[in-house]
Amino acid sequence: MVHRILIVTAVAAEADSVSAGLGLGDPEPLPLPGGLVLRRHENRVDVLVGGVGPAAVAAATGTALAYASLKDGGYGLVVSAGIAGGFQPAAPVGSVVVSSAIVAADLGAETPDGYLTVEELGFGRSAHPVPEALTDRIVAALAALATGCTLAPVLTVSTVTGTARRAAELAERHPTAAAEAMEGFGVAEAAAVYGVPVVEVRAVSNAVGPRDRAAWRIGEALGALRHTFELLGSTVFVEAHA
Ligand SMILES: O=C(O)c1cccc(C(=O)CC[C@H]2O[C@@H](n3cnc4c(=O)[nH]cnc43)[C@H](O)[C@@H]2O)c1
Repeated sequence: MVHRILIVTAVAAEADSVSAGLGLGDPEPLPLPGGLVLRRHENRVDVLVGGVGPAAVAAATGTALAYASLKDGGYGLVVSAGIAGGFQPAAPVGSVVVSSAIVAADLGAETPDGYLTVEELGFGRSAHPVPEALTDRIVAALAALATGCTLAPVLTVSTVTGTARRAAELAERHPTAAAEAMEGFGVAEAAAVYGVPVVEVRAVSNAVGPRDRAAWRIGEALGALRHTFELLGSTVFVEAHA
């Protein structure tokens, strides 16, 4: 039984870092509906550029999962990967965050008395758990990272935080969160439909707070992402595929 792994990023630069880190050589391109292309590495790990934001990436992840379940055996693990904003001081720029939970931070309703989650509104869910046995193995494998690795909830937002006020609001509602990005919850929703475990792995390119795009350290974060998948490719992913 093959337990292939699906890794989903937002943009091609992130997928390039992940693919390079895996060290499995040049992938075979596998076209999917909608112009999506799976990068298949040694029939073990597929990397997919799924688009920016939870909706685009949920559609792309769902397409890959549907294809695999109908055509070639499905996946044993789905990973949402890329760069992210880090809440300070928990996740400094250049460090890596592994999700203990994947949380939709703006899926709810504002009221004069504060924010209500979809659970409080009586429909849907705003968080996906991540199996502890999986995060334990990932954190152990990433102990070799010089920049460190934090295990904490990762928020999914549709709008990148750009003010100190919004950062403080999110930190108050999610005091243990270490990072925000824009895709994790969408990937997790699609994985849940197929009953496949999911985890989010992010390298921090910028601090969550007042917008300063010039200060984003994208190259540094992509380097950390590459090193992260180098470490996972030779440990956790080998075990997961066995
Ligand atoms: O311009 C480039 O070279 C470049 C290379 C790789 C990635 C990018 C992106 O802009 C990726 C967008 C992606 O990054 C996540 N992200 C990063 N920082 C934050 C943040 O502070 N808040 C929310 N999301 C963030 C997000 O998942 C985007 O999809 C550019």
